Amino acid sequence: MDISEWDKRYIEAYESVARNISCVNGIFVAYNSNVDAIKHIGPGDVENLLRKVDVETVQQRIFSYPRQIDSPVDFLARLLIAMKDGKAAEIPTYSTDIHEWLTDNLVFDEARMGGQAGIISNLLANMDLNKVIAYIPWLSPEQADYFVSSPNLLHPFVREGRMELLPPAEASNSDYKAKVNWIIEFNKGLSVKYAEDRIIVPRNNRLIISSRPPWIRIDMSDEVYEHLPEMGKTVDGAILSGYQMIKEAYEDGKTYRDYVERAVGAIGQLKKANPDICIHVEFTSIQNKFIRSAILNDIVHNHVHSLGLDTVEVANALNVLGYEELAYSVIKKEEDAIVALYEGAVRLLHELKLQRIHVHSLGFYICVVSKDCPIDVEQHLDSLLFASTTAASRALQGGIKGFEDIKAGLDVPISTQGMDQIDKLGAYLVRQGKCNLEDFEKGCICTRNHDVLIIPARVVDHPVDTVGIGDTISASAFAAVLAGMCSPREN
Ligand SMILES: Nc1ncnc2c1ncn2[C@@H]1O[C@H](COP(=O)(O)OP(=O)(O)O)[C@@H](O)[C@H]1O
Ligand SMILES: O=P(O)(O)OC[C@H]1O[C@](O)(CO)[C@@H](O)[C@@H]1O
Ligand SMILES: [Mg+2]
Repeated sequence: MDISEWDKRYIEAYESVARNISCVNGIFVAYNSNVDAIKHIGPGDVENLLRKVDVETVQQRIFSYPRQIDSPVDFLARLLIAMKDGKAAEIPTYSTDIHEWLTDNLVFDEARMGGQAGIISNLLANMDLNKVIAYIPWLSPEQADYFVSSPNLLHPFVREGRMELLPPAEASNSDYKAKVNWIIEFNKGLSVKYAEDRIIVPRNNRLIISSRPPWIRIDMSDEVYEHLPEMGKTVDGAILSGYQMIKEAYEDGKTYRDYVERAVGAIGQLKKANPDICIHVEFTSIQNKFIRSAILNDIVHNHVHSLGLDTVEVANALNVLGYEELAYSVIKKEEDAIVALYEGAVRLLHELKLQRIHVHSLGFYICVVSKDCPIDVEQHLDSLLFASTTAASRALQGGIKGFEDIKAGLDVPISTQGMDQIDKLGAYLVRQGKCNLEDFEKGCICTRNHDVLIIPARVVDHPVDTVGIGDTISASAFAAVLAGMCSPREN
């Protein structure tokens, strides 16, 4: 299809999902939410920060590639790496030092809801979903303020052994403090001079400094855990995220195993009274390869139906699953990168026994689907098109306040670079005899072992910011898939 045909198909998809979304009973969302302190880096900002440290040391630190932020030098090294490649990354910090240094030296522009579970809960509530049950283990009063106040957004609250679902503001616990992450947004074209080098940022993206205070646990209170079957019965799906914060070892002698087992147990609890519940995990950039591997092999594998992630995260997942060569081909900026991305997604689908793996990339989405996924490919394509419209609207306006806001995304141009990338994959699939060109051009390819949905995405030239767009893509697609499952396509 050419761009005008895709435009028509986008409008059909939006209208179909708008008709069906009300049949979704509800979605359970857990674990991570935080406050995002967002700073849009401008000309001279990085140079000013570099003047406060020894640039030589930053240069050395770039080569050692710090996987956590312990000092301003670590921060500047990873910021320069991210800006040079225009790549998204999330780096943990275990002390408040960098937060204080950034507060003194950078000052943020805006504080907003952050964390996959936080962003996704607000998005789904604003999409007028019948019910969103959000569970944040560390819900402080300050954090609760960042949730939309809407009758369809509720949070479990246990009082004298009985569980109630209350607005987040009434379910918060004043013993908890807010967890604040720094989001450094940088725009395409920004130039940064350091030492003898000069960086020109190749695309809009962001670096996340994820604060990991010692009290963080990806876990549930026993009472909420006991009531999961009851909550699972009232929803069609669950979106889980935040596992990246699981540590290998804890001061009290517990290890990652305890929290992985608890995470798997929680999924089992959700399925107990609702075996048909659909479980989605939103992935993210995970610096600790051991934890990344444990999440994929021990939580996602065999327990989860749906996985959402971006291109770099596909490469990172392949890397720890033993596909180093393929991982490298995914991220090197070469002609066949999209082919490697497709082949990598296929391996992840089969290796992790998923029903669907939805990869979002700038300009296109690829969703590899197992043959037993209970939604037809046309409706699945609708969900991806709807997700791109929703993401475009968020990138354009900075957020989605109501379902009608999503429609603005239909006016955002479809990426021509995305179309060009997709054509390369099409040529490969036809050469491999996986499909004919006609099927490929419609975006739905049915092969013997799996189906593939590929769409060109709408891309906003100057997005308000980029943090959370991936969460928006995955969650709106997943909600639309659930809508498709409960309202079979009219022929
Ligand atoms: N300007 C833009 N317009 C539309 N979509 C965008 C734009 N910038 C990024 N995106 C989409 O958002 C995705 C970002 O995903 P990800 O890195 O997972 O973000 P996050 O985890 O912060 O939500 C990209 O892969 C791309 O599909
Ligand atoms: O790993 P953490 O600290 O929960 O942070 C998740 C980060 O990812 C995002 O949810 C974007 O996906 C940010 O809003 C947030 O800062
Ligand atoms: Mg993401």
